Amino acid sequence: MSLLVKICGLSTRETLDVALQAGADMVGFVFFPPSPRHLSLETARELGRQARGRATKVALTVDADDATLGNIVEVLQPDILQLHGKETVARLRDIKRMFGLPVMKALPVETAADLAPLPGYAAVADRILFDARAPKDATRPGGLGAVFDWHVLENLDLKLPFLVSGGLNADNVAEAVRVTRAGGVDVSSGVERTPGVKDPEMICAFIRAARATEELMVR
Ligand SMILES: O=C(O)c1ccccc1NCC(=O)[C@H](O)[C@H](O)COP(=O)(O)O
Repeated sequence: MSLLVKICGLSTRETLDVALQAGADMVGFVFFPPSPRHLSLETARELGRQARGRATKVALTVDADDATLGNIVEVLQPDILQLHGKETVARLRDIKRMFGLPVMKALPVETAADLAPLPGYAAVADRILFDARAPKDATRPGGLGAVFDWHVLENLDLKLPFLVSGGLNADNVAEAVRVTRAGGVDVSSGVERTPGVKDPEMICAFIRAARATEELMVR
């Protein structure tokens, strides 16, 4: 079975090209000003054109308003919207209706109790992304290189496709897939030299390691 591999927080033509050439299925673009990976609309337009038809373009936002989402959709022309804030189920429904795009809801996970909102989101979202819950004083809700206890997802019975993220890297991605049986993986910090600076070698190593897990995924 094939595993969806998402490289998130791409911000230069060069590293986007490396991710595309190495076979990333999804490429993520961050629109959140406090993030070191935040993209201007101008850069988003350029990278959006570069990725078009080569991978699924993911626009990541955090509690963005309609106007902000509209601008992002116009310039990037994403294939899917990743909602990484405290968006409610009703807000997801509105966004889907307004933009006619699928949505991937990020759910912060620390303990099994964090899965309580899952049925509500699963009824509306097209995909779920399980990410490590950020500490209260964090400046952003994701992209922190923090791992959560994957065993929380061990017995999950979710009909919707889901990805796992949070502190993944080339060395631990196989174990994350083995434990969670996720259909996809998402990485940002684990393929960076410093926050926001992607490393071509690390991107290739991550995608290779993720692909090597595919034979583990016999369901
Ligand atoms: O990457 C960011 O800077 C970011 C900012 C605000 C919200 C979410 C953000 N990233 C979310 C992602 O999709 C990351 O890939 C995911 O959190 C995993 O990140 P990492 O632990 O750094 O691999």
